[in-house]
Amino acid sequence: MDAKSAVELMESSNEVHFSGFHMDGFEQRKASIEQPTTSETDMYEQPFVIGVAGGAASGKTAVCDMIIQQLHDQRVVLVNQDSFYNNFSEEELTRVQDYNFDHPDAFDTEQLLRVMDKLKHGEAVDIPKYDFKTYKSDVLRRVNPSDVIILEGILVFHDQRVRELMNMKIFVDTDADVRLARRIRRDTNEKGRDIGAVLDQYSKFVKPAFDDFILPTKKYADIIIPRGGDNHVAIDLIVQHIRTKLGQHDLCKIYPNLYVIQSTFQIRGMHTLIRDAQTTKHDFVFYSDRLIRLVVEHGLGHLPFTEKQVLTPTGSVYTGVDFCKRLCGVSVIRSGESMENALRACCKGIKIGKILIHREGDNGQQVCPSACMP
Ligand SMILES: Nc1ncnc2c1ncn2[C@@H]1O[C@H](COP(=O)(O)OP(=O)(O)O)[C@@H](O)[C@H]1O
Ligand SMILES: O=c1ccn([C@@H]2O[C@H](COP(=O)(O)O)[C@@H](O)[C@H]2O)c(=O)[nH]1
Repeated sequence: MDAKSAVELMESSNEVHFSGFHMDGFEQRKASIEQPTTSETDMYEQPFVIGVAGGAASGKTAVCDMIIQQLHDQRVVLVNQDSFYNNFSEEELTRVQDYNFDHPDAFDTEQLLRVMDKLKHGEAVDIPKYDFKTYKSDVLRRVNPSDVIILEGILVFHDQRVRELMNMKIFVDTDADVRLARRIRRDTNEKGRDIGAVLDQYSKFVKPAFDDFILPTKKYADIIIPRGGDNHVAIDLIVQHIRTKLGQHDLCKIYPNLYVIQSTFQIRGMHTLIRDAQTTKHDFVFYSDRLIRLVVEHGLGHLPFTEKQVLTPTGSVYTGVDFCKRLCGVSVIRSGESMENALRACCKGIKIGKILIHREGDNGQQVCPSACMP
């Protein structure tokens, strides 16, 4: 890959990025780097899709909430399988107590697939909100495309096509007695059900469906979380893994000494401003300088250092590090000169050399006709 295609790839990819490398057992994804000829309309960022399955009241929602809380600086959206319960006719509603809500056929999986497909392709979508009291999904909520999509529900691993959408599959594994106790409390307090009906439904439908349909999908999980939301260690590890996946840039796979700065909404906001045709020259320079300063500071962070101890004004010893000495910057003429000021501002007294690189001939060979080093 030559410098031009590397730059084009950088340009076409956004700050938050998804890698084709996955932990064992994760779905392999085709990284955009394998498709350099893809047209601009096809070049969308693929969101990272996490499936969270497990028995009813196992703590799936609690686990999702904790993941979302920890990923507060990313765009994350939660899609519940409940939203895709089949609709009832008025006649069917009169016999709702005989309905098996825990059977795979209770869900409109085709609609779920359509919704997920839209979100994966960067389209906003209206998703029904299921009401456990009326058994209806009349209200819609607008869900915008996001960097991370969490699909949660008792049977989200049941259909192979749904499983194949997922980059990470989590099964929340909580003891049956704990699930039943939580279900009784939740369904009587929040869903307005009476305890007799909850127990009848449990023995007639919920337990058999767990054994027949939900438990067998545990084998598809990449990660099994015992004790649900109480398992902070598992949730921290999951969030760490998601962050690594989101931050990994395709170019890092080709250039092992390339570091890509983890994106934040601040960085994204600045990238948005400098790309906006309406942005004034003054603002463009201001935000470019801020971004350049970040790049320079991060770059300096990768230089070698030596350990150093200093005495603080209160007389205690502080063990820190000493900056690398005798630094020299090299500015590529017509390319890196805009970064010189930031480098001077960060490295007191740094000497900066100049180099001119240009491409010669049809094979794109790069030559260096002029260099002036300090
Ligand atoms: N770790 C926990 N300790 C105590 N109660 C919990 C815990 N996790 C969830 N719950 C409660 O159990 C019920 C079911 O939890 P929820 O996360 O909604 O499970 P699910 O989404 O799997 O049905 C809720 O009322 C919730 O408040
Ligand atoms: O109208 C309904 C719809 C579903 N249920 C029960 O809900 C759980 C699944 O929801 P979780 O949030 O995963 O617990 C399932 O066991 C259904 O039986 C219901 O009771 N009424």
